[in-house]
Amino acid sequence: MNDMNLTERAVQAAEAKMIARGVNVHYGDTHALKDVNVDLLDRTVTAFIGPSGCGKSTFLRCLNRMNDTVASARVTGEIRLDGEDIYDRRVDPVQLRAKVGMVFQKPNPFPKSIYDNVAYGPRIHGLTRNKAELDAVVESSLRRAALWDEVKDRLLSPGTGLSGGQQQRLCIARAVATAPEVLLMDEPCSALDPIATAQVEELIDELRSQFSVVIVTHSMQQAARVSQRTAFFHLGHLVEFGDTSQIFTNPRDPRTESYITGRIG
Ligand SMILES: Nc1ncnc2c1ncn2[C@@H]1O[C@H](COP(=O)(O)OP(=O)(O)OP(=O)(O)O)[C@@H](O)[C@H]1O
Repeated sequence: MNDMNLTERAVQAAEAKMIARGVNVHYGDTHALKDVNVDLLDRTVTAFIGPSGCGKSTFLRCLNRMNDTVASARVTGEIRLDGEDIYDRRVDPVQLRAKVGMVFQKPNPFPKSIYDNVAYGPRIHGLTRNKAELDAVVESSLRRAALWDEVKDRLLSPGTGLSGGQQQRLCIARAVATAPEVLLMDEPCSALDPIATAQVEELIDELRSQFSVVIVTHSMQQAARVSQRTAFFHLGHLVEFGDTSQIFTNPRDPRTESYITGRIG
């Protein structure tokens, strides 16, 4: 029996890109996240859902140490990327964020050209050796973000001059340009219209072939459309985590059921 458990655990560990164990977050006296355990699988979209203030963004920010920048935040527990403890003192958070990229709620292109927005990460991380290589990374990143055809003739125009949906795809191109392994998205469509939302959702589905993607969303329809795994948070607890179809059709916890049927929110 023990042997079987070990085997099961080994299989799960082999598939998991990131593993969180016993993660707690305090902001001063506020205990925002309580003993969270999660395996994030490779080449899978995982959605974090739950009512406002339940800790979704807090947990997302633990995954690339963005909480390091919040003075009052204290993170305990263990988070591993491919087995490596990302909170180990030897890990450089800037290097980590190249591997675990992030796209924010509001498109936030730098006040630079479209080209320079995408080239920024490869330049600071020294990922390319010459202009031709950098050009190639910029083009392939814009193609992966389904933006190339719309901007290829105006690469030197400001990124801030694009539409909201284009800006968000530019931010996705910027994130994928450093060849991340995990892409974190914090409500990436909340500032977008339905057409731009559909484009970004389609893109998320494509990105899944290369990355592990985690998306925080308030839209259960969006979670159901784009994700294969869903985690439901409530009052700082990870209440339920499983296949998206199971969470939405056959939730095991009454709190999950109340949320997805609109009784709490
Ligand atoms: N920088 C901060 N300083 C202090 N408290 C914070 C900070 N960020 C979040 N919190 C608190 O931590 C808890 C979880 O917040 P978090 O933003 O993670 O929730 P959320 O589920 O992402 O909410 P929303 O859906 O509204 O974005 C809340 O009680 C919030 O007030």
